[in-house]
Amino acid sequence: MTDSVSTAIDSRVQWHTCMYDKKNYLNGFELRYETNSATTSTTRGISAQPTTTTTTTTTAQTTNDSIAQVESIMQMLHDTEITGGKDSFSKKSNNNDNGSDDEDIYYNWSDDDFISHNIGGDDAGNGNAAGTDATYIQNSDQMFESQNPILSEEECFDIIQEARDTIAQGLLKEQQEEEEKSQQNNNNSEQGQQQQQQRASAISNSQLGEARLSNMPKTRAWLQDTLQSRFFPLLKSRFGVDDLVLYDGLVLGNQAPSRSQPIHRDASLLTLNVALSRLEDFEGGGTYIEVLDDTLKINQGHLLCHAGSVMHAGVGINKGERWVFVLFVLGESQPQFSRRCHAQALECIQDRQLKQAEEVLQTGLRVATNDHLLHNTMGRLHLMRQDPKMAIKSFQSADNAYPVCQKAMVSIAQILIESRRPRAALRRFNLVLERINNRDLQPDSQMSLKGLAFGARRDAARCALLCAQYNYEKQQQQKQQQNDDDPMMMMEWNRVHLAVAIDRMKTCLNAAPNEPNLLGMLDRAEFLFKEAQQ
Ligand SMILES: O=C(O)CCC(=O)C(=O)O
Ligand SMILES: [Fe+2]
Repeated sequence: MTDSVSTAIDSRVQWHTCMYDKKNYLNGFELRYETNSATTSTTRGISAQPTTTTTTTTTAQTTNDSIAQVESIMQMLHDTEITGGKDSFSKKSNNNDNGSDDEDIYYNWSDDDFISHNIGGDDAGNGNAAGTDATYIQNSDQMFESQNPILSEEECFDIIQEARDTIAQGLLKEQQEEEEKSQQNNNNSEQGQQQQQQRASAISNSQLGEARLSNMPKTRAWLQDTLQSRFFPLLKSRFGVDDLVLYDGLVLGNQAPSRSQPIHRDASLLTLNVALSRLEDFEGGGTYIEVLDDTLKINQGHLLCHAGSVMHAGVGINKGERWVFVLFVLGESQPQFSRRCHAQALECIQDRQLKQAEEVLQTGLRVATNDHLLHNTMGRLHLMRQDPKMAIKSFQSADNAYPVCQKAMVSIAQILIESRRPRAALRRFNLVLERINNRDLQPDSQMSLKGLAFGARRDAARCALLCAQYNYEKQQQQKQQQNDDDPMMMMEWNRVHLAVAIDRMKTCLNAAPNEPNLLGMLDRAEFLFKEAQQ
C-alpha cells in the first residue's frame, strides 16, 4: 500500500514543480475539486466493473501501523506544501519589484468591515457545513464578505492583465506544440493550413481560463507584501489563526456563456476569493454556497473568505466577462488529514487500487468521522465491489453528516431500485424532494439542483407507478378469485401516491416537454389513477 501511495504522492509533488505540464495540471485541477462524488452513473456502472477484484467484499481492517503510515504520508504532503508555499510567497528582504513605491497600509480589521453569513447548519449541529477542520479555526461557521474593496481598481486591472497574458502564453505554447506535431503529419497540406488559421483565430478570441500564480511573477511579487499587510491580518481577524501560509492561487477568467463549477471544497484551510470584475461587467456569476442555497455576488475589489471545506461553486455567466482571484491558504499546524486522505483515495480509485483506497478512506474516517465526502466515496467503493448493503450504510452516514446535499440519499434510492425495492426507494425520493421543497423551480436556482430534483421527481414517479401497477394487478387477480383480501387499502395507496406521481411527472414535463418516456409513464399513471377511483 505504502508504495502506491508514495508513488501517487511523488507525482503530486512533481505537479507542484511543473505547473504547466498539462497532464499534471489537470490532475491538480481534479484534486482541487473534491465534489459530492456519489452519482447515478456510479450506481449504473456496477455491471461494467471487472468482477475479479470484487470477490472479497469484507471491509479491510485498517491496522494501527497502516494508519500511522498513511498519516505520516499526509503530514509529509502537508509539509511539502508548506515549504513550497513559503518558498514561493513569503517576503524576501528588499523585494519590491512590483514597480510601486507605496507603503502598504497595515489594516486593523474590525467586525464592521464585514458582512457575515452564517453557514453553521441547523441548531442540532447537523450540517457539518464548515467541514471537518472547522475546530481549528474560530468562526468557522461564518463566511465573511468585505464591506469595502480590499484591492483597488488599478490592482484588479493589473492582475487581470497579467492573467490574460499568462493564459494567452499558455495557449500559444500548447498550440505551437500541436502545430509541430501536426506539421510532421500533414506537411503544407491544405488541411494543415486551415488548422493553422483556426488556431490563430482562437487566440485572437482571447479564450479565457485560469492562470496560476506560479506563472504570474508580477502578481506574485506584489503578493509578498500584500499577504502580510492585508490578507493574513484579515484572515487572522476573522478566523483567529496566525500560522497561515499561502500554498497556491489562481486567477479565473470566464467569458459568457460559461458553465458553473461542480460544487466542491477547496484544497485549503481557508480560501480568499477576490472579485476582479465589476458586477456590471457580467450577468449571472457569483459564488454559490450549498448550505445557504444562495449565490454571493461581490463587487470589484471586494473579498469573500471561508473555510476551504465549505461546499461551494463558481457560477457560470451568461453575459460579459468575470474574473476572480482565488487564494488557497494553509495553517502550518493543521495538516488536514481527512481531505488529504480523500484526495488520495480518489487517485487510488482512478488507478483501480480499491484496497488501497479503502485503507486511506478508513484512515481519514478515523480522524474525521463526520466527513461526508469520505463516506460518499466509501459508498462508491462498496458499489464498485458490488456490495450494495455496505454502500447504503456509507451513503446513510454521508447523509447524516451533511443532509444539505441530497446526492447520498439519491444514491441509496437508486440502489434500492436496482434491488427491486421501489417502495423503499420511493420513501427516499420523497425525503429528498421534501428537503428540496421546490427550490429548484425558482428561476435563479442552480443547474445542479435542477438536475438532481428533475431526476428525483422522475424516478419517484416511476417507483410509484411500479408499485401502483403491482397493486392494480393484484386487485384484478383478487376480483377474479373473489378473494377480497384488502383491495381497498391498495387502491387508496394508488389514489394517494399516483396523484403525487402525476403531479411530479407534469413538473418534469414542464422542463422536458414531450419527453416520450415521461409521456408514456403519465399515460399509464392516469389510467391507473382512474381505475383506483372506481
Ligand atoms: O468563481 C468563484 O467564485 C469560485 C471559484 C472557486 O471556488 C475555485 O476556483 O475553487
Ligand atoms: Fe473553490
